[in-house]
Amino acid sequence: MDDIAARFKLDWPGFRLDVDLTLPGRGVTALFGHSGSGKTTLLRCIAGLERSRQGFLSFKGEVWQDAQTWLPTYRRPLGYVFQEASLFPHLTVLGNLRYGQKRIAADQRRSLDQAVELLGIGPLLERKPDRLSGGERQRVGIARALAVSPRVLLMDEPLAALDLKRKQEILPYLERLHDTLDIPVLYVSHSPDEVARLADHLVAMEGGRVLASGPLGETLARLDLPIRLGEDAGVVLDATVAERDEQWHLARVDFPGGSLWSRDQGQPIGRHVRVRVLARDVSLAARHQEHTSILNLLPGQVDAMADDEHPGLTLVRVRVGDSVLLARLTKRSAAALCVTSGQSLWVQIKSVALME
Ligand SMILES: Nc1ncnc2c1ncn2[C@@H]1O[C@H](COP(=O)(O)OP(=O)(O)OP(=O)(O)O)[C@@H](O)[C@H]1O
Repeated sequence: MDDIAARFKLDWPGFRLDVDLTLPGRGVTALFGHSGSGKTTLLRCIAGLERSRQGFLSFKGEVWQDAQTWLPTYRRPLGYVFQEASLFPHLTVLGNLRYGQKRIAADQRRSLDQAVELLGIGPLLERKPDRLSGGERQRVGIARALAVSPRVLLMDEPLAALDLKRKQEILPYLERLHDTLDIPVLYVSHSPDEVARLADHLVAMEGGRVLASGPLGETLARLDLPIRLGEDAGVVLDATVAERDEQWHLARVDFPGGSLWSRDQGQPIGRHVRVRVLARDVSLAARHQEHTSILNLLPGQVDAMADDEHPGLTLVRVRVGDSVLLARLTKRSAAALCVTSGQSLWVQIKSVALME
């Protein structure tokens, strides 16, 4: 009842959308896939900007579309963030934020203040859009979408138009949204890094169809997804900062399965973090290695294996306690180790990335 149920079919020359999805009514759901896979089209169907025949959409028990019902976009309580915020050039930031509000009711006033605070745009309110950087403009675009007290936030590649530096600037604000908002966010992206940082639930799309939909950790660890992430294949673990080694500038994080050392990035002890472990940074060994520069050695058990994209490579899924990791090995190394399902071995992790 708290979910979002969406069934859409569209037939366009050269493209067909055919999805049947149930999405969680909270947290961030990433709609992920290559260019042209249909992510934006799905988002537009949810927003009521495309109308699919025999479509069905219910939001937390309320029907927005079925055979009898069609709520036009303006009657759907949603905020929409586009790749580039198109702000009115003649209005100040505050004017732009207020423009979308039908009336400044008390709860909308509160939403506007909260959105300004969340996106850190207080100092920009009196500026005109031509005096904003691309990142600031996008933060205003997000605040504008939140200012109407939406019950769901739809974001279509909000970082796509920004360069790397601006992306890095804006990501902490998106992480804040993730931690603070109690409305669901549907977030279109083709960036594995953004997905790893922000998503709780992952929908992988290809050719207008859903290849997989599930909790982020589980879905990333699947070996059977035809859509492969190449160099970005890997998993995300939920962990807690447990110890700091001041001398060597390292931090220890604990996850369900063991501990990992990483470069200290200043997060306080006790802070909940995500840890991204890329398959290319994980290797396997039959015996415990004493003389190695690798800090992280954990006992694991092979769970499953699958061919990687390159014919010389294989992906191995390894259980480490209650967690799973992916390791990318050459087939030659896998053969030399006689890697088989159920085998116990040592997992060596060269580097991990801590994300808030
Ligand atoms: N109005 C339309 N009429 C016909 N075809 C369309 C229309 N809009 C989009 N398409 C086609 O539908 C397909 C899916 O487009 P969509 O924008 O949903 O993909 P996407 O996964 O969001 O891609 P990107 O990451 O590049 O934005 C593409 O082949 C596109 O050319």
